[in-house]
Amino acid sequence: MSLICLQSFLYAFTASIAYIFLKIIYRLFFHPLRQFPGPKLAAATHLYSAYYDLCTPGLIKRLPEMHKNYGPLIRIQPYELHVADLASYNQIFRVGTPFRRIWHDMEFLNGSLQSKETLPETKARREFLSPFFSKAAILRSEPFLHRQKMAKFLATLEKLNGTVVDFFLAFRCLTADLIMDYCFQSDVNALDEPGFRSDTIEKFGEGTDMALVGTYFPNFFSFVNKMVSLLPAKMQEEKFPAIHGFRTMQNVARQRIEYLISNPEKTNTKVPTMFDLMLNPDAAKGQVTPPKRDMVADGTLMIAAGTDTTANTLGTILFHVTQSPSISAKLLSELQTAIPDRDSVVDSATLEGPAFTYTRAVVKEGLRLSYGVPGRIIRKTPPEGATFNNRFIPGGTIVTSGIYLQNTDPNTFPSPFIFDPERWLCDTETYKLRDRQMQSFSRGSRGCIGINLAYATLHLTVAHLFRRFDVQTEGFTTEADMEWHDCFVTAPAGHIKGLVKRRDD
Ligand code: HEM
Repeated sequence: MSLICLQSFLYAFTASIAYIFLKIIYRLFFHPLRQFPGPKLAAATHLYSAYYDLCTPGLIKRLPEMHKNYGPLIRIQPYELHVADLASYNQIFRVGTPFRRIWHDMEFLNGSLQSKETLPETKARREFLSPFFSKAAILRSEPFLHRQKMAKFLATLEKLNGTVVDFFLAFRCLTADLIMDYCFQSDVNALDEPGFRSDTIEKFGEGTDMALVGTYFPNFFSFVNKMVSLLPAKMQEEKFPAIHGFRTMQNVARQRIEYLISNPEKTNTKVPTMFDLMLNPDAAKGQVTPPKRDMVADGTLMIAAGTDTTANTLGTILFHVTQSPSISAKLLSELQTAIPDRDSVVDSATLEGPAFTYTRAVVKEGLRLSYGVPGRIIRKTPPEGATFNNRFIPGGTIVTSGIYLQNTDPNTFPSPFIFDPERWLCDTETYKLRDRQMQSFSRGSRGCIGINLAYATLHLTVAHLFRRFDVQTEGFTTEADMEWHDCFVTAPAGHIKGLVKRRDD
């Protein structure tokens, strides 16, 4: 019996090896992408990119060198091509692009805007959401919505005067509460937690660490998620903190929707939440209220897409400004002139005026070097195929590009890794050129829908934080802490911390 068992095992083993061997031969010599340049190992197996993504800071950091060796269009996985140049990036991500998004089952976000693969589906959902995220809408609600969160953030910092603050957590408390407040008019009160130590925020933060692992095992991860949701709540919280953190945030959106569905008379169209708009579709425009699951998913998406990205940008800015005496002196001088009374509150419309030119340049440079979503943004070529750099790519091919490469292009941004706000204080033509190259919010039909909220948050935080406080990060945060790895968003190696001193002048 055991001999038969051993024989069956050997047959199965030999068959598996033969299968893998033949698959590799096919990928290298017969696959439609065989002519494209790139490392042979990457063409033969996913293990190549998986190694760089999961065991190093990310394949994305290796791509500049790979493009240098093999050209602007390279094969980086058996079924994936990567393009480096801006023209190709724009071709993929332009308005009305025929390149489809690829979506894998992801329990929290299924049904959300991000899960929409085709352009018509995306357009229909964005029509609901875009007016809510317009600059005018954000300005209208600023005085009584998210500016109150800013006030709370600054008041907590006042209380922490003379202590070392964990700004990694502080910025996440601010951005999570602020986004939830703006989108749902209720939040997790993270800013009320002493020392910005919100359990929900800390747990939520652990979730991003697994983001790239999930891209290699999408179905497995979604399965794990479903299994975890069957466990008792207490066990979920203790053993799977990231999922618990995510669920807590998701519940804020869910509760709001359920409240509005059962109390339709409470719907507020004057200062609406995103759900007020979705529950009151404009029939003349052909709008239909999305299913409840989709609305909850969209609420969760806003938290997931906006919290870390905005907080990372603030972290990058805080680190570079506080580590450079000349940059911090220039910023402070501008802020002291434009806001003579330290306790004054300035709105984000004013922050777009000429008195805050350097402040905006600091924010812009922070956005450039925090990269938003740095890694490969995945799309599929349309059925008729596409041509990049005079090379035809067959229809249905996975083609990716990334923001990290665009934001650090040395031709447009000399010494690209130096934080230099002055590069944005240039003549109009150069500014436009650099602005077109910078892709922090990506572009086109699938670009960031929260860009106006992000800019308002960044301008308000930078102006008031640096006007009111002197933060010393030297001695508390190192360059190594700020090194990041690719977790779909950038995940810094350590927490940015700094000694906070109240400014009295
Ligand atoms: C500094 C802050 C931010 C950066 C750098 C950023 C960056 C990006 C980027 C690069 C994308 C495109 C991703 C892709 O194509 O897969 C994106 C999409 C998105 N962002 Fe942002 N984002 C920021 C803040 C926000 C905020 C505050 C919100 C909302 C509250 C938000 C909501 C979204 C949504 C919903 C999408 C998906 C759009 C779609 O699929 O059509 N983002 N963001």
